[in-house]
Amino acid sequence: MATKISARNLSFFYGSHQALFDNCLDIEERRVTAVIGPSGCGKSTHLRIYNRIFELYRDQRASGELLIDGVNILDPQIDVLELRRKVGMIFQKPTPFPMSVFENIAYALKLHFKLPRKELQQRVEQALRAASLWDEVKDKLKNSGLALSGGQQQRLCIARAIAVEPEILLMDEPTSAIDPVATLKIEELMLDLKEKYTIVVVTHNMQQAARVSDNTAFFFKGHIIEDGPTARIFTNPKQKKTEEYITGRFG
Ligand SMILES: Nc1ncnc2c1ncn2[C@@H]1O[C@H](COP(=O)(O)OP(=O)(O)OP(=O)(O)O)[C@@H](O)[C@H]1O
Repeated sequence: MATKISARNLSFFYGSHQALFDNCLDIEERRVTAVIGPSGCGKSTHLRIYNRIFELYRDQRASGELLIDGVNILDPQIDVLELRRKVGMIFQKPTPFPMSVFENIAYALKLHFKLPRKELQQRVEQALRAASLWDEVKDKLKNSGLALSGGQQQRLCIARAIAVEPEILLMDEPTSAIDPVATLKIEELMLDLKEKYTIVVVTHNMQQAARVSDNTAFFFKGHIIEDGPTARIFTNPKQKKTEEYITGRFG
């Protein structure tokens, strides 16, 4: 399986506070990789480097390399708008824009492409279908995205991310704010989406990591302690710390 993303000696600083230390990690293409570890160990920080979203904040800085398809995206020459099209992100709390269901997706499309109206409509429908949301919203396209249920809002955000044809989807605890039934729908969706996209998901939920991911990386205090196939990490971890975490002895 091809490597899509490679972190090479990746470190991260909030001002003078170092949150990540020389992370090295290879992420396989069209697979789901789970990022696990106790609170504050740097999971979200790690993910936020992949689309350079951290640059929106002063005093935050990454060093080392983050290769996507072999290109270091931390290079200042990189087109950040194009990077963020290629690397979509879904957050813990659903973040629909305060506009209609249709416009939530059309807005993202218009940001990146100039499309005739008819094609815009087709692409909105395609994205909603791919996010398993079309049947639930096809009669409410003009209603506010904020009027949907939490799980539907999260799928709307997934539809918005995939509408612009990304290659990578980052999901930072995407189901922690929604109920178990909606969570299952998103997990099923992730298994569908990995046919086309490379998915990296931060989760606190060990069952979820076991259900949806092919590979797992275990973070602890800003270091990657261990990574590899999820089945092995969960049944036969090499590091004592990993075993202690997945068996619930801390975290
Ligand atoms: N904006 C910030 N300013 C300063 N320090 C921060 C900031 N955000 C995070 N940190 C620190 O960086 C470290 C890693 O935080 P991060 O949010 O990446 O951890 P996490 O593993 O995702 O945690 P959680 O599971 O609780 O979401 C922590 O020590 C945290 O306090």
